Parts: sequence; structure tokens; C-alpha cells
Amino acid sequence: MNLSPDGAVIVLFGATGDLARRKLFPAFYSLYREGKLSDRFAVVGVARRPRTDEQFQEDVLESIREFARHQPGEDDDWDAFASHFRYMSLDIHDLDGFRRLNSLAGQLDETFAVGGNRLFYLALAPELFGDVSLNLKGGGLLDSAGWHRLVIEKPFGYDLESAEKLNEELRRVFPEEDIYRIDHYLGKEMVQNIEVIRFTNAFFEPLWNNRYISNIQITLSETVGVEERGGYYDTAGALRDMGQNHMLQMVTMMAMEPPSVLHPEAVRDEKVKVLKSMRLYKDAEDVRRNVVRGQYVAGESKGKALRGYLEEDKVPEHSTTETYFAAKIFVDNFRWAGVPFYVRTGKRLPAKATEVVVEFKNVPENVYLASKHQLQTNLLVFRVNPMEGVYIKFNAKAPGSEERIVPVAMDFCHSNGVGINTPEAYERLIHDAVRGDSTYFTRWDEVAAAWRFVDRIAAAWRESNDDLQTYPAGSWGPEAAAAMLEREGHRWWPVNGQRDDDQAIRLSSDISAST
Ligand SMILES: NC(=O)C1=CN([C@@H]2O[C@H](COP(=O)(O)OP(=O)(O)OC[C@H]3O[C@@H](n4cnc5c(N)ncnc54)[C@H](OP(=O)(O)O)[C@@H]3O)[C@@H](O)[C@H]2O)C=CC1
Ligand SMILES: O=C1O[C@H](COP(=O)(O)O)[C@@H](O)[C@H](O)[C@H]1O
Repeated sequence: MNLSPDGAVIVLFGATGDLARRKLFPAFYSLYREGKLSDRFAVVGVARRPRTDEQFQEDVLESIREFARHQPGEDDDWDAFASHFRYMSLDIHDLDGFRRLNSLAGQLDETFAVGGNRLFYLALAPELFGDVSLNLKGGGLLDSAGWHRLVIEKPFGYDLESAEKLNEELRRVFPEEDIYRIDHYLGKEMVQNIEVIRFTNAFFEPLWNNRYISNIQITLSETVGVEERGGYYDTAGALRDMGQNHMLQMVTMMAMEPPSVLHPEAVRDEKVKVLKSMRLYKDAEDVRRNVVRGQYVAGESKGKALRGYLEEDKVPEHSTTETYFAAKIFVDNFRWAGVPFYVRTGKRLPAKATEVVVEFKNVPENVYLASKHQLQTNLLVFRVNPMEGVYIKFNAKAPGSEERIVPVAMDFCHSNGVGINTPEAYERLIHDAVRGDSTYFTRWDEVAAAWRFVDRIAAAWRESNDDLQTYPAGSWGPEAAAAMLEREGHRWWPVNGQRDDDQAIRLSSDISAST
């Protein structure tokens, strides 16, 4: 594995699209500003619509002004950065166009001395991935002297069968080790930190099992609706858009065994074991018991009226696509037997939050405590987004009181979501792909195992829509999701500082003010 900050020609397919504009151009700029992209790089933007190099550079500048962490300043050599960007109008079905692209890449190889390294980033609809890879080969783009890597966006297929087909198409051209499947959640600071916190602290690992942990809750909640992506979203739904990929990846980060060495393959081997240990739902009845799905209807948030999913642009009138799902998942291995992993994700919920709550089992009752106190369980919370940090709740004596035991909190705040300047997930992942570090990209067997799990749910949902619930936009989703936990004596912990029923945060700053 070569981890040097190599030079490379980066060919960005889908350069006029939403992802390029909101995430990728800003990421290139931050990497450049922070010296993480060698000066020996060029970006060739590719899409069908006509653009001159100058217009393209202007598009890049606008995107950076709107979305980047760093802003181009007066003393910043914008022109030097922009000179690395070229544009080529090309339909990906046009093989001759790929030959022209190859000759442009060859010129840029020389201009920027990149040694023939090429990174192909497919910010395109997945139906186009197979044709692009064949034409890259046919057009001679893989004949240069250096390495050739393919970065592809999700969704990787629609189910296991289509994912296998897509994978075969890609593997005809690229070996597995050169395919970098992006799951941008794996590039998030605090998702990567889960591993570090788990495996470098003596006081977590011994407790990290079914003896001490009661349940784990993972919430990926969004306030936004489907925005202008209604067409795509309606074919995916929450299960495929967030569940098959981001959600299950978060489960693996929480549940995996420590890898024997810190090497990409060793880490991914451990994640695959988790995915393969997840209990598959037996039948439709089992899915109904353990999975709740919902679709938002008109509601309101902070006094603003919000329309329902069926009123969104490009959503079919009678769509039954879920915009929310929650599930109870079991990882049937020695460490996790009997510990439910509760997961939930949805659009148009009251808060944007990505959070993992580890709820510990209560201490055994003893004579001193049992009669007098209702002890709260200990919590460890990984806050991934928008706040980044770790929150721990435990019990202590209220100062000055002989009698009272109260929950107190310790809050490690990596960033509070305001003026946030930690590297965006895409920066990390592009940086890793250029360095050849695939640790935080998903390997084929992970993708396949995740589809195997998700396909059981999708199959049950195809049988009947009777279990599809509705929830008002701006609410926390269907009641049935709360009921699913209540049946086990558990409840969802509120997220993102919205802990109205939990006084621990206030106690941490003003312990005497609590009652
Ligand atoms: N946007 C987002 O937030 C996220 C997107 N993704 C994934 O990233 C990928 C891109 O998404 P997004 O940017 O939103 O999509 P857009 O629809 O905004 O962009 C698609 C891009 O593909 C180009 N394109 C389409 N057809 C062709 C063709 N035949 N030949 C050459 N270029 C073509 C379009 O340019 P033109 O019309 O000029 O040809 C455009 O640049 C998808 O796989 C999506 O699922 C993943 C996570 C988040
Ligand atoms: O992949 C996707 O993720 C976003 C949410 O990402 P986040 O980093 O803002 O949490 C989601 O809105 C989108 O539907 C989905 O495709």
C-alpha cells in the first residue's frame, strides 16, 4: 500500500451535479489549502453539458464560496488553484470521447508531473458505473504508468442481485483493491473516533459486551425532506438511502472486535463478521415485529407548515415509499448475544442529529440504594453530527444533600456545530483515496452482507403495505417505533441536547440547581 501523497489526475464524472458542487469542490479546496493535496494534481470535470475551462473554474469558485470551510481570500492564490481544473464535455456512452479524455489526461500527466496516476470519481447515477468503467478501459485511460483507482458513490445497487451484477461489471475492469466504495459516514470525524475511543481506553473495552450493556441506540435523524431528490428517493426510501449503508456501517463500528492490526483489510474483516452475525429476520411477521416504517404527512416545525411526502416534487401520487424506519437488530455472537441494537432514521424529524447511545445495565440493587433511590442508567453517547463529542452520564451524590443521588454528565465537545471547522467527510475520503488507504471505504463483502440483511425487510414490505405508518412532518416518527422499545422495557433517548426529560446536562453545569 502506498500512503504517500501522490500526484494524480482526478477525473470527476458528474462535475456539473449536486454532489460535486456541494461536497467535492469544497473538499478539493480544503485539502489544497491545508497542504494535503500535492501540487502535482489536476481535476478534469466531465459531464454532458458544454462548459469552457474558464466557466468550469467559475463554477468551482462559486461552489467554494457557498459551501467550503475555507474561503478564498485576497492573499490566497486562487488562480494557482483554479489552473489545476479543466473541463470536458462528454457523454459516457461515447467511446471516442474517452479517447480524447485520455489524451487530455496524458497532457495533464506531463504538465503536473503526476506519474501517470489516475483517480476516477464517479459522481453519477449508478446505472452509468458499468459503462464508464468499460469505456475507461476501451479509451486507454488505464494504460498510463501509475496507479488507477475508481471511487464510486452510493447507492451500490438496489438489492443484492443488482449489486452483484454491478460489481461484476466493475470487476471486469478494476481489481477489488482499486475500487473505493464511498460511504461518507465513514469519513465523519466522530464515526472514526468510535474505534479510537473503544480501542484505546481501558475503561470502555472491558464493559463492551452483553454483561454490562443493556442496549445500543443509533439515530440518524434529518429535519430536511427529500428536497429536489424526490425522483431518486422514491425508488430508494429510507431503508436503502440510509439503512443499507450508513446505518449498518455505524452498527459495525460499534460492534466489531478489535482488529489484529491497524490495516484496512483487518479492519474490514472485523466489520464483515459483524454484518454476517446480524440475525436475519425469518419472515414477514418477524419483520413486522422488529421493524417499523413510516411516511411523513403534512405537519409543522417551529411554526412553519411543512408539506407531506406525497406533495413533494417528483414523488408519485400514491407512493408507499418509507421516509422513516426503525428496527431492532441482534448481532448473534458471543459479545452481543441478547443486546438489542435499536436503529432509526427519517426525514422531516424535529432535529438533525447523528448519535449513538450506549445504555448500560443498572448496577445490582443493594441495601443502601434499593429502598431510597431510583437510579438512572449510565449512558455513553457518541455525538457525530451536528455537535461532535462524547457525553457520559453517571450517578453521583447531589452536593450538600445527605439523601439524593442524581445523574450528572461529563461532556467532551469536539465541536458544537457552530462555526464548525473539522474536516468534512469527503475531504478525508478523497485524501485517503489519493493516498491509497481504503480503511474507510466499503469492501464488496460488506456491501453484499448488508444487502442480504436489508433484502429480507424489503421482501416483507413488498408483500403488503398494511404496516406503513404515517407521522406528521416535524415529529419524531410513528408511535409504533416507541412501542417497539417499550415492549422490551426500553425507550429512545432524546437526541442532540433535546433531553427535556433528562436533567443531567443541566446538572453538569449547575448541579445545585436541580430538584
Ligand atoms: N447529492 C448528494 O447529496 C449525494 C449524492 N450521492 C450520489 O452521488 C451520485 C451523483 O449524485 P448527484 O450529484 O446528486 O446527481 P446529479 O443528478 O445532480 O448529477 C448527475 C451528474 O451526472 C452527469 N451525467 C448524467 N448523465 C450523464 C451522461 N450520460 N454522461 C455524462 N455525464 C452525465 C450530469 O451532468 P450533465 O447533465 O451535464 O450530463 C451531472 O453532472 C449519485 O450516485 C448519488 O446517489 C450520494 C450521496 C449524497
Ligand atoms: O447519503 C445520504 O446522506 C444524507 C445525510 O448525510 P449527512 O452527512 O447530512 O448526515 C441524506 O440527506 C441523503 O438522503 C442520503 O442520500
